[in-house]
Formats: sequence, C-alpha cells, structure tokens
Amino acid sequence: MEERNQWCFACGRLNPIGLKLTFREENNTYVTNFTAGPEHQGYDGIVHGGIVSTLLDEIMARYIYAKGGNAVTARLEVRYRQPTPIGQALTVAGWIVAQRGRFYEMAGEVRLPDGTVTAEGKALVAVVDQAKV
Ligand SMILES: CCCCCCCCCC(=O)SCCNC(=O)CCNC(=O)[C@H](O)C(C)(C)COP(=O)(O)OP(=O)(O)OC[C@H]1O[C@@H](n2cnc3c(N)ncnc32)[C@H](O)[C@@H]1OP(=O)(O)O
Repeated sequence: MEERNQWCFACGRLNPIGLKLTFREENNTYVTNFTAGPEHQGYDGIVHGGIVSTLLDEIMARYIYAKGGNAVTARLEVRYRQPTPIGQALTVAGWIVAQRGRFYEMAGEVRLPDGTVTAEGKALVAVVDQAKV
C-alpha cells in the first residue's frame, strides 16, 4: 500500500476523524458505501451538506486517482435533491462522462438503500504532476 496520503479525510486509514471510505469498481462506476452518524449531521438527523459534498468530491476525483492519475478537483457542483438521512447505508457512485486532455468531466450520486437519489454531483477533475500533490 502507498504510504503517502494515509491521512486523507475521506479515505485515509490513519485519520482518526476521517470517513475511512473504501472503494470498488462496478461496470465502469466507482462505488463506496457510507453510513453517516450524528457527528456528520447539520440539522438533527440530516447529513451536513459539506459531508455530502465531500462524498461526491471523493468518489469522482478518486476514480481518476485509482486509474493512476494524480487527480485534483478543479470544479465541483452539487445538487441536493432531498435531505440525506444519517443512519442509513448510503451508496455513493461516480463515473466518467468525458475526457478532454488531462481534464475529466465526472458525474456522481448519493443513493439511499431504496435507490432514492438524494444528491447529484458534477465535477471537473484535473490530472496534475506528482510534485503538485
Ligand atoms: C489517497 C489519495 C486520495 C486521492 C483522491 C483525492 C480526492 C480529493 C479531491 C480534492 O478535493 S483535490 C483538492 C481540491 N482541488 C484543488 O486543490 C485543485 C486546485 N487547483 C489546481 O491545482 C489548478 O487550478 C488545476 C490543476 C485544477 C488547474 O491548473 P493548471 O495550471 O493545471 O491549469 P491551467 O491554468 O494551465 O489551465 C488549463 C486549462 O484548464 C482550464 N482550467 C484550469 N483550472 C480550471 C478550473 N478550476 N475549472 C475549469 N477549468 C479550469 C483553464 O481555463 C485552461 O483552459 P483553456 O486551455 O481552454 O484556456
């Protein structure tokens, strides 16, 4: 395992307050599962929008990282369709929409166990030199 970046807030195994996400690829889609707790909420029972945004940011950028690129998010847009509840096993998925040189146009979504999409993401992910990350 690579020793760098183990304190990533979203995926680092050493970060004691991180989300400790793990990932898999299914049918050209990058996927993680996450169950938010009260420490991740804004309003009672509702996942903080910044955490939802983090989940989407991570799934989209890390897909390009997993494919071997030093990926950073250049632009991120989140549509919060409905409140995302804590205490439910969320599925977060991201996929490539298009590639233009070293920029990837990405999309993603957060789903409840019943398939309801609570948030949608769009991102532009850039591949940069290793020295920059
Ligand atoms: C275990 C490790 C975990 C791995 C997964 C990590 C997931 C985390 C994801 C993140 O959150 S990364 C942190 C948040 N993102 C950043 O900190 C990125 C900060 N921004 C940059 O580093 C640079 O702005 C960037 C690399 C995105 C682009 O700078 P460049 O110098 O490479 O691009 P340049 O300025 O030469 O522009 C090239 C083209 O891209 C366009 N461009 C640049 N930045 C853009 C941008 N932000 N949005 C849209 N377009 C952009 C720019 O207009 C131009 O288009 P044209 O050629 O058509 O003129």
